[in-house]
Amino acid sequence: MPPPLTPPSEPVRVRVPAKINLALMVGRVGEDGYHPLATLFQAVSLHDDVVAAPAPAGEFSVTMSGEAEGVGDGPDNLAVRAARLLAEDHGVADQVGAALSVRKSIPVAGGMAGGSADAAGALLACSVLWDLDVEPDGLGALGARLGADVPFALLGGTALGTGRGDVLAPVLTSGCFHWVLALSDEGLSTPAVFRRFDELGLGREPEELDVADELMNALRTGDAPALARAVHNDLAPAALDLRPDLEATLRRGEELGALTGIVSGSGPTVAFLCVDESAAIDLSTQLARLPRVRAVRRARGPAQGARLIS
Ligand SMILES: C[C@](O)(CO)[C@H](O)COP(=O)(O)OP(=O)(O)OC[C@H]1O[C@@H](n2ccc(N)nc2=O)[C@H](O)[C@@H]1O
Ligand SMILES: Nc1ncnc2c1ncn2[C@@H]1O[C@H](COP(=O)(O)OP(=O)(O)OP(=O)(O)O)[C@@H](O)[C@H]1O
Repeated sequence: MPPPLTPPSEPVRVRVPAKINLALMVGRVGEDGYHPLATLFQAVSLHDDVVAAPAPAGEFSVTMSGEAEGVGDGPDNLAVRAARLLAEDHGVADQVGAALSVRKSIPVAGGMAGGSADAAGALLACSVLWDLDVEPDGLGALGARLGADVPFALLGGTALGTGRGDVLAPVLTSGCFHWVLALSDEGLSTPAVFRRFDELGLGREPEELDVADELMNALRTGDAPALARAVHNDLAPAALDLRPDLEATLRRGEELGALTGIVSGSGPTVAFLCVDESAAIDLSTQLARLPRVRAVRRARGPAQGARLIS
């Protein structure tokens, strides 16, 4: 029986980044329904904020605000599931509670790991609120049980992900990359994109699950044009098959001066890499006028992983 916890005091605030996959190499689906991956994640400066405030023991709730359309506030919400899982894993589910608030800027079902960000934020915020003793990789291991992208939302920066995308190794980068994100007027379901990927028969052999040296070198030297030549997303054909209109967004962004455009993860957000900040400002103004583009955001990468804010 763990000792009784000190009663929680002030709300704890955490900021968590969205991600882009600079490379996403996908194998054939396994018996567990997941696809083996090799991916290069980069966290970018588009964030959700998660606040955990004290609540009576056994009560776990969430209030959503910001760009949270379509996300429920019941027990299936990923932030609530994360808080409950953390409490159960530490054997304190009947001693602690949390009133969570999530302010969303990361698009819902946008391929930028928004739900995973909220789960990561809730794990970190509640671990501090409840003053838990957490092993160095304890939150990441718990997070992987909630979603393949959760460990990276905790780590941030730039990292190679293997396994389901949850086994991480940080990658050296220099400088800062300037991204313009075209947010879509409608989300895409991640499982649906993986299913279409299977139907198209696109899975790689295990030995082909590798990230190109050119990409690693471009990151190490901070060379945006070289990075633009090396980015790759195996899920793009499946996402474009489900959303053919994204092709026009990609083409137009490149015509308007982006170094390259990629579908972000499972889509439908399209991420454009620009040579510098001024090119990113120009592009973002022009892209806002495209059909089916709900909003345009500028972001820099790499950004920090989940962190406490005052
Ligand atoms: C597309 C990516 O964002 C790329 O980073 C991720 O692979 C998806 O990560 P995620 O949304 O956190 O994924 P999860 O919530 O764990 O899984 C959602 C669904 O995506 C599919 N999925 C996910 C990860 C993976 N390696 N193989 C899969 O096939 C499965 O159908 C799964 O049921
Ligand atoms: N706190 C949350 N924020 C966003 N979505 C949530 C949350 N909790 C549950 N969900 C559900 O999770 C699903 C996926 O949403 P999410 O925004 O994570 O997609 P995504 O960014 O495309 O995911 P990924 O990039 O990790 O594949 C949605 O159907 C959404 O309703």
